[in-house]
Amino acid sequence: MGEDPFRVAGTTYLSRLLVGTGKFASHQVMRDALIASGADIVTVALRRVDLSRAGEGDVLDFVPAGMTLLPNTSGALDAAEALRLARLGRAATGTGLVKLEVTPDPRTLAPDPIETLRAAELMVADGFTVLPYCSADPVLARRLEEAGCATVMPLGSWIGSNRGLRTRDAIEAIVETAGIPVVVDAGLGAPSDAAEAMEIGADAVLVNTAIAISADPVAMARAFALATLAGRLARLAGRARAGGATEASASSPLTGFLGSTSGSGAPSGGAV
Ligand SMILES: CC(=O)[C@@H](O)[C@H](O)COP(=O)(O)O
Repeated sequence: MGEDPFRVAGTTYLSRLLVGTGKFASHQVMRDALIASGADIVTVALRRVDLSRAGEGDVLDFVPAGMTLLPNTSGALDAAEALRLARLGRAATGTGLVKLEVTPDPRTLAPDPIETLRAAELMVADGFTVLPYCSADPVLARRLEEAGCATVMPLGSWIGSNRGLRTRDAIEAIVETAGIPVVVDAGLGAPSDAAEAMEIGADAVLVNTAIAISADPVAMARAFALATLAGRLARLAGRARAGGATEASASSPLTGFLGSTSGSGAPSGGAV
């Protein structure tokens, strides 16, 4: 990849694939998948963490050394609860990074935009580096950036739905104006979804369910890593935008094969 660092709040990461830690069959499978993903940033729900760190075998014990822990406030119903969880997490883990999630609607787990913005303002004021999970809304993304967030993390589709990049147009609009990294989070169901998000200009993607519930999470983690990289390379290479053409356009000239324009000597069928 050469020089293509992913920077969040002044820290540089190599991988543009962030990985979640829920839904794995076991902590050991999770650990193996995290390693296979090559991820630098791993998110863990604070609700799952033994904040007293009293017991053995806590999920944090299976996060490979060297990976950056991104505690998340999954399950928080409002800004106050998210802030309370974040403070407990900071005290227990020592990190000021937080993935802000406020999802009061149990059916969709859609992020509450008002409480998310409120929580972001409170957390930034409290010294956190805030990475908010948010609706794919360019106006909200701008407000979160103005509030001092380190990234925005708009959803691709509902958490755990594996429905892919349903918010593509909105993500493109966010990418066009964002001055902070855009991390597409949630719903990416296949490596091709991650590649698509990166091709349209996302700085990174976050994937959990599609890796964790696949038949082979280790292989799927590797597939997502490669797809994320491929999408990034395509973006940097200047992927041509899909046009409105409804007819084919030959990739090679259809006349003049081997210097002939008469048709004799041209390969039958013509190369395109
Ligand atoms: C793990 C996490 O932080 C969530 O935002 C979410 O779980 C990711 O979405 P998927 O599980 O749909 O990949």
